[in-house]
Amino acid sequence: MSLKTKDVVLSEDRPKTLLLQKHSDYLASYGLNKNDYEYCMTEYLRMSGIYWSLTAMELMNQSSRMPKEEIISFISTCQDSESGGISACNGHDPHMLYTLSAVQVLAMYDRLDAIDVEGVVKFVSSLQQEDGSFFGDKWGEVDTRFSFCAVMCLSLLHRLDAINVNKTVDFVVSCMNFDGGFGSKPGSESHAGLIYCCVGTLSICKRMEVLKADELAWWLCERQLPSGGLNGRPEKLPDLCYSWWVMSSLSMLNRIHWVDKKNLEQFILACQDSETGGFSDRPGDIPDPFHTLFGLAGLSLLGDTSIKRVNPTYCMPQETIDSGLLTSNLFQ
Ligand SMILES: CN(C(=O)[C@H](Cc1cnc[nH]1)NC(=O)OCc1ccccc1)[C@@H](Cc1ccccc1)C(=O)N[C@@H](Cc1c[nH]c2ccccc12)C(=O)NO
Ligand SMILES: [Zn+2]
Repeated sequence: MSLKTKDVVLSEDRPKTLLLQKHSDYLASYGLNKNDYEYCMTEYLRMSGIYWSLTAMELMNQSSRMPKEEIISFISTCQDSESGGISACNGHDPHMLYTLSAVQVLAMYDRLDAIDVEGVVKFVSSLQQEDGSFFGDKWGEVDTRFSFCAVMCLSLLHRLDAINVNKTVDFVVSCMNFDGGFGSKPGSESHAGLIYCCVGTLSICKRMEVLKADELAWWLCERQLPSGGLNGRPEKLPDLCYSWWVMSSLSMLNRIHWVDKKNLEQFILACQDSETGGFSDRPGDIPDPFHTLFGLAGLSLLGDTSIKRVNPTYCMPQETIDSGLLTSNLFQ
């Protein structure tokens, strides 16, 4: 039994205010040097990297600094004409994760015309299995992350009719644990990131009633440590991105007030890099676009009005979701 809770200590000279201009500059210059080591090593998730940077810039109302036309043409070159799926980068296999990131980016730009939408619908629905689960790609890995990719992607395209929603929900329910949480497959241990995916899937499928809401919300708010930060599982160190996975889940459960907001805000602000801009996973570490998005999105959920409102389910600007719904109503 661990008597000493693993946690971080926030130093007195930590950043205590939101350095918006610095984060905008950090993301605007990220990836300009195509030979940068980190940039090359993250080619395998390039499409997600574009989603993280654009969404963060949108939340700061700075997306005009992103190379819009370059991004849109990059995405159209990543769609596989045969399967309809979209890959992380040219030459890589199409995959659910990057098909979702691409659809999220094009939805924010209102440029879904840049891809073959029917092809995407065909790719996503072709990956659903008899038990309602989804493969990530043709190699057959099952994970509740891919269920979330499928329903979020099809929901943004107003095409949830293309899959068996009831069986999708049945598989997610089969992954529910005694603590009310979820893992990647039936029997896998509860993990905050997968809980976000499963609660998000149930939210989009309008089946939140299947959740053990109080047990789950209790497990989620138990993630908060004395430093104010949140971890992803018991006994783990706090990590900025878990602020998002835990808080977005609590927000969907209408129990966001169960965490200590002041303390959490302190932790998030402490994860900023006051020299380079950007947010890192913990105070003092190297920032990256992934943690920068989830730091800003977390502050938005906590009510920081200097950041645009974020939708807790889609992790996209609320205004994008509202305009998408308007479009769907127009055509129904
Ligand atoms: C593949 N990823 C991860 O495994 C990160 C790694 C990490 C970051 N900090 C601690 N570990 N972990 C992570 O995303 O865990 C949360 C999680 C896990 C499973 C499902 C959803 C969320 C990260 C990338 C990464 C790798 C290495 C270091 C930093 C970021 C990642 O891509 N996460 C995904 C998680 C995710 C968000 N929305 C989703 C929708 C469907 C499926 C997955 C996601 C993402 O943000 N996609 O846009
Ligand atoms: Zn993290």
